[in-house]
Amino acid sequence: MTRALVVDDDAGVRYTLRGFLEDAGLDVDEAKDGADALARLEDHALVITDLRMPRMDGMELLRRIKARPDAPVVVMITAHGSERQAVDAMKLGAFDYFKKPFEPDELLAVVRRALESATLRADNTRLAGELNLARTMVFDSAPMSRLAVLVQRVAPRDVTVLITGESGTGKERVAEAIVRASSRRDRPYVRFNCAAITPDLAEAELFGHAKGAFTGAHRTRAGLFREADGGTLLLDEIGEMDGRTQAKLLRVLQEGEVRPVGEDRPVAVDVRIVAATHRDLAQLVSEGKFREDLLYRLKVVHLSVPPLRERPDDVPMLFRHFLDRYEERFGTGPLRVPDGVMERLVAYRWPGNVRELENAVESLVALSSDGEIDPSLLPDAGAPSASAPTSAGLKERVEAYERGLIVAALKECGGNRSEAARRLGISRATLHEKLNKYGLGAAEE
Ligand SMILES: Nc1ncnc2c1ncn2[C@@H]1O[C@H](COP(=O)(O)OP(=O)(O)OP(=O)(O)O)[C@@H](O)[C@H]1O
Repeated sequence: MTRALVVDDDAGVRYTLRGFLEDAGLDVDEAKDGADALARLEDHALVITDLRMPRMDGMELLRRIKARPDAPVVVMITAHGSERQAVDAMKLGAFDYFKKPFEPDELLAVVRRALESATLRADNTRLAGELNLARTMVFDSAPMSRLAVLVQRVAPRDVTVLITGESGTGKERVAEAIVRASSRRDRPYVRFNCAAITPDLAEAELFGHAKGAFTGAHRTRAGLFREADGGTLLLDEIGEMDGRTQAKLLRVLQEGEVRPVGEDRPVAVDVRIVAATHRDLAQLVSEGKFREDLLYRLKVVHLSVPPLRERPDDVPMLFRHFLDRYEERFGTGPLRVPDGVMERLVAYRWPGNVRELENAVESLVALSSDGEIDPSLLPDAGAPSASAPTSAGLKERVEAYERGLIVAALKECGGNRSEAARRLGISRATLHEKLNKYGLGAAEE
């Protein structure tokens, strides 16, 4: 039921208003001044407040309410002669006002309009939430669309998810998209980076500890598992987790309970685990650094985020997304992007993935001049592809090598494709295909 809060120091006025509002189908609470109202304010959709009250008056109450992110609709009550103040209140964001003594019709008309506005606002908030989900992951490519479908499918099912991918590909974003599309979206979302602290501290941080359990444990700590109870825990860089913590984590996953350090009794928790890593966990298992049983528990569903070079179709959209963000942040206004820039960005191999693209856009905007970004500051599209990072897989490195040979052959032949194809021992059609594949299609004949 829609809740309203009536704020007036006069109990008689509160009584009368309550009657009207309850007849209109509202659930009504009362407060006797501004301070009392702030203390009682919960999920009320509507606040009706008097202007003059002891301790905190209606104007101050309005100011404080409007400073909240999910502020309810506020309607002011004015006494004869205080219309001026009522108008000031509307400038501060009050929805409307009505006069004392009440005209029942006027009062109900104002309340009805106020509630319509509150409902509209709630709808907008929900819509914004859905839009947010779409905005969590910006993408345009086929591989990311496939991944997004999997994210939508797995999110509402309460299973453990393992997200892998090179550094900077957006694994945390994927984790966030899962949380937002899950029924746990309004519950705690706790993130923990396993690489950030020492094994001993990690154990206490995750599972909690009793007071005096070890030197420095001055008070009992609940631990992140209990903080995330009912919600989701992201274990980032899980490949860096030490053996003892792995064993404890496995027990939580199997038994649904944590054993705080220095406490005998386990505590039941209801936490969905999402784990992320840029490491190859199977490889770590074979090196004896990661428990195989834990790996299988974690990867009930395995989502792999492709590196940006394997989804160049995402580059223009991500570029626009970051450009908007940094134009706004640096107050530059819309910047012109000179011809050829996008092609170079798409052709570049982005060894640091989306994070590198984001940083590149940030510096392009920060260093823009005359309303334009400076193409001489772009990352060099030619160089990195000739030597892919050594962390890249065999396929990428072979491709990088191939691309380098083609560029060199074309250069030696002065750009003559037939001659270059002959030297490389491939047909002209194959060369043409490869030029397109490596974004060299525009090279001169
Ligand atoms: N699809 C995307 N849409 C919008 N922003 C993205 C997207 N993917 C990544 N980003 C941004 O790129 C940066 C790196 O992403 P994120 O931290 O999720 O990567 P990661 O794979 O978790 O990296 P690491 O392994 O280094 O922790 C962040 O600033 C993130 O907001």
